[in-house]
Amino acid sequence: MTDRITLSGVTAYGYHGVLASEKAEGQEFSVDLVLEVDLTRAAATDDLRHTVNYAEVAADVVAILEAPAQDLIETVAGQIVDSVLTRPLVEAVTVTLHKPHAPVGVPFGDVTVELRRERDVPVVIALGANLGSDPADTIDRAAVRLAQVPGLSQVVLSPLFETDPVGGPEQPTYTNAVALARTSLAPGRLLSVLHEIEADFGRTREIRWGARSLDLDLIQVGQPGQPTESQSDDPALTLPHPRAHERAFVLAPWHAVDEAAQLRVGDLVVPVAELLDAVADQGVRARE
Ligand SMILES: Nc1ncnc2c1ncn2[C@@H]1O[C@H](COP(=O)(O)OP(=O)(O)OP(=O)(O)O)[C@@H](O)[C@H]1O
Ligand SMILES: Nc1nc2c(c(=O)[nH]1)N=C(CO)CN2
Repeated sequence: MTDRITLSGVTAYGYHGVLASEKAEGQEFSVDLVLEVDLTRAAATDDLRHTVNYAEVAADVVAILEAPAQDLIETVAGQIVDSVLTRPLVEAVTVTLHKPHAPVGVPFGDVTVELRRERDVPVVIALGANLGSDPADTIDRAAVRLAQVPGLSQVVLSPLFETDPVGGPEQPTYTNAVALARTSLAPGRLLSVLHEIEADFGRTREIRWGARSLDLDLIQVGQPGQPTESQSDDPALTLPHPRAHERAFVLAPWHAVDEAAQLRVGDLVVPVAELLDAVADQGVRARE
């Protein structure tokens, strides 16, 4: 990602250091941050919700600098990295932590540590197809495409299921699957990539819930209930997917590839196994 937000010289008084005198007396620390964020939508909409609020980031940094003492500035820089990467729009961050008054014992200008880390969160993608000569082959090829996307790694495809159509007009049986992966991409950028792959497989959007050559939905980003979790009520990208919890065609393949999977439903984090029991009447069959 080439777009960046740079925030320099965020300063606070802290007590980090190996020496007892540092922990007793404290000293000044300062932090420079480079956030790698896609700024396209914010620049087009002038809407703060589509970017990262640098004032909030600065406040988080000061809270970490002022928190109980650590021995190493590496540890403190790592805490800042982890805090910044909980923001779903941040795809990577570079943190430089300065300790200009460190007890070095000789004249010196500054001592810094610099850490760069990419976002790395689990993601669940649902695949569906019910048009074309071989929907199962479409799903397999789409999974291969997913594995080639820069910023998506460790792609694992579930077993394939044949499923009765849910909603929409009369239409052929679907083939459905779920892909598990890890990603450094912000959720909006990942959805754009999914739309590009759908288009490459001949997908057009005409009838809601109508037949399609390939459908790729983003079901969940991050681990529900953990700091990595992304939640959004934006109609352009709602997370977790607002209908996943009631769809056997998503839950059955997901459970088949990850028996311990969990999904947020409102305020609760629920085992997918439990949600699947509740939709046992929907027609889903594992393919031979
Ligand atoms: N989590 C999400 N995953 C995929 N699309 C989403 C999500 N949240 C919102 N959307 C939006 O929904 C719109 C319609 O998507 P799509 O055509 O895949 O819907 P559908 O498959 O017909 O129905 P459904 O959304 O019920 O699966 C997209 O333009 C997309 O911006
Ligand atoms: N069985 C099945 N039914 C559906 C599916 C699907 O993938 N499988 N997708 C829909 C809209 O995304 C609507 N209905």
